[in-house]
Amino acid sequence: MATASTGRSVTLLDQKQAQEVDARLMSEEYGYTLEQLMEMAGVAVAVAATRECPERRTRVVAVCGPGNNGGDGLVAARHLTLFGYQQVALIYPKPGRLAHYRRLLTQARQCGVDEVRADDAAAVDGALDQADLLIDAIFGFSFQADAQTGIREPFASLIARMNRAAKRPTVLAVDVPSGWHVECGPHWPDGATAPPCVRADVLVSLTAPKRCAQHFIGRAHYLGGRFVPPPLARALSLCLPEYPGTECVVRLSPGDAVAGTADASNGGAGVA
Ligand SMILES: NC(=O)C1=CN([C@@H]2O[C@H](COP(=O)(O)OP(=O)(O)OC[C@H]3O[C@@H](n4cnc5c(N)ncnc54)[C@H](O)[C@@H]3O)[C@@H](O)[C@H]2O)[C@@H](O)CC1
Ligand SMILES: [K+]
Repeated sequence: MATASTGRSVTLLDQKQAQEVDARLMSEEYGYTLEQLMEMAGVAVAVAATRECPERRTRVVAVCGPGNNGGDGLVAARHLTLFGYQQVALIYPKPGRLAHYRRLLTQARQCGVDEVRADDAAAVDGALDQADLLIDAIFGFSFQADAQTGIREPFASLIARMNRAAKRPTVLAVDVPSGWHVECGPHWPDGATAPPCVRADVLVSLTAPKRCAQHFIGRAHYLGGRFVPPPLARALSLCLPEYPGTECVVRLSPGDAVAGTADASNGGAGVA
């Protein structure tokens, strides 16, 4: 079996720590570019999708948000076509402005990913209703919402619409189920009313799970993002599972992601 439960503790990151790990990876010291990280993250998402929906006729729709979580969705969609999936589509209402996102879109198009016009409500409804697999790549660890702002359109409506998709597709969330609080998941702090959120069956955490992963009760939780250099893991006291062999994802078991809550008090993420 390519993926295995690890049976050990895994560090959980809060929002600030996740952003810090991201920044350290792309620092002069560790030398990654965003493009590299996103490519590896997106491949991991695509591989996890093949584990959960191996049938190549699976109708896949990746719903992509305006930030890097959306970028992971663009990469995953492309790799699914390269893995032989014949019906892969994107809903991408607010394309990122960076040239990198334009290149990802071009690459996806050239690999046969269809684009659903996000301003055509009937087309969006049709695509969501026919989907067997929805990839939720709307928001990741930089999602922010409060009782006043909630989720800005068109994403609030899109999330509600995804949850009503006719075929009850498998929903795979990238890094954080969109609409969840990055730390508290579906339960918002201070009794605030939670915004609408994606109901995910599968979660693919990237780099290290976020604290909200403790609340995930879907059928499978994977970790991807096999790119953390050992010195960085040591410097931040990150507890990460072994990836089996050459795998780019590892399946976590429910008890895995509970004990290693990180502590950033000394400027790094440490296991409490
Ligand atoms: N080192 C890592 O961990 C890596 C992370 N990556 C991905 O990058 C993600 C984080 O990306 P970003 O920091 O760009 O942020 P996100 O993609 O999580 O979201 C930021 C975007 O969402 C919008 N947004 C936030 N709250 C909103 C609200 N209430 N209503 C409407 N729009 C809202 C913001 O305006 C911004 O455009 C991760 O979750 C992961 O998926 C990978 O691409 C690369 C490696
Ligand atoms: K997401």
